[in-house]
Amino acid sequence: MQKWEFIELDLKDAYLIKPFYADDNRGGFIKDYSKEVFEQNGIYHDLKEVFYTISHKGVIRALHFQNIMQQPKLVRCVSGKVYDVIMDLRKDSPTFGKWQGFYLSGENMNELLVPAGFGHGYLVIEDSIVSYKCSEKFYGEYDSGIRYDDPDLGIVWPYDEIGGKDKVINSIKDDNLQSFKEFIENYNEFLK
Ligand SMILES: Cc1cn([C@H]2C[C@H](O)[C@@H](COP(=O)(O)OP(=O)(O)O[C@H]3O[C@@H](C)C(=O)[C@@H](O)[C@H]3O)O2)c(=O)[nH]c1=O
Repeated sequence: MQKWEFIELDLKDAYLIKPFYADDNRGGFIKDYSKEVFEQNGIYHDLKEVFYTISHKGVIRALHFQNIMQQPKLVRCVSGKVYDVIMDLRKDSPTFGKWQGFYLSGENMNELLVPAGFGHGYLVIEDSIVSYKCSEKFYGEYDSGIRYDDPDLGIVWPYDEIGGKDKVINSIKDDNLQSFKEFIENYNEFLK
């Protein structure tokens, strides 16, 4: 059995959460969200939307956020394995511009609480299903991001685990995302 565990991360307001897990002769039981347990641990995360993404090995979905009405999200890899990156993009935060990466997998069951104002994305190491439990809804018109491989972000993606950077599978939308420099220049439009 695994009990709930809430680990505060170096990036302010972000958490790595180990969900409740029990197994028996039939298999396993995972509870990865409980309003009550979260609140007992000082996390207020009401749900507005839950969605899932299904990805092949090598897919990268990054680095995403909403310009306004940002979505706090609880992210878990339900099956497979991803390398998940969060970056604090809140100008007034002591950890602004810093990133952290975590392996999330069906096996380790870890989930990340990604606060509002963070960029989020992941590289798929094994064919994966990732779940999102969001406390704000998706607004397509505010959908935005920064190019995952912008050297100014300094994110070290484990390309070797997918056979090299040339194996990355990316969307056209993500190919055309702004740079970190452009994001900073447009900062006044962000975090309204
Ligand atoms: C994210 C999202 C997408 N969509 C639509 C838009 C589009 O037609 C289709 C696929 O959307 P995208 O290409 O934006 O999906 P994707 O690139 O997987 O976007 C996601 O990436 C990760 C890293 C996140 O953190 C998420 O918040 C979200 O930004 O689904 C919704 O209807 N609701 C949603 O909540």
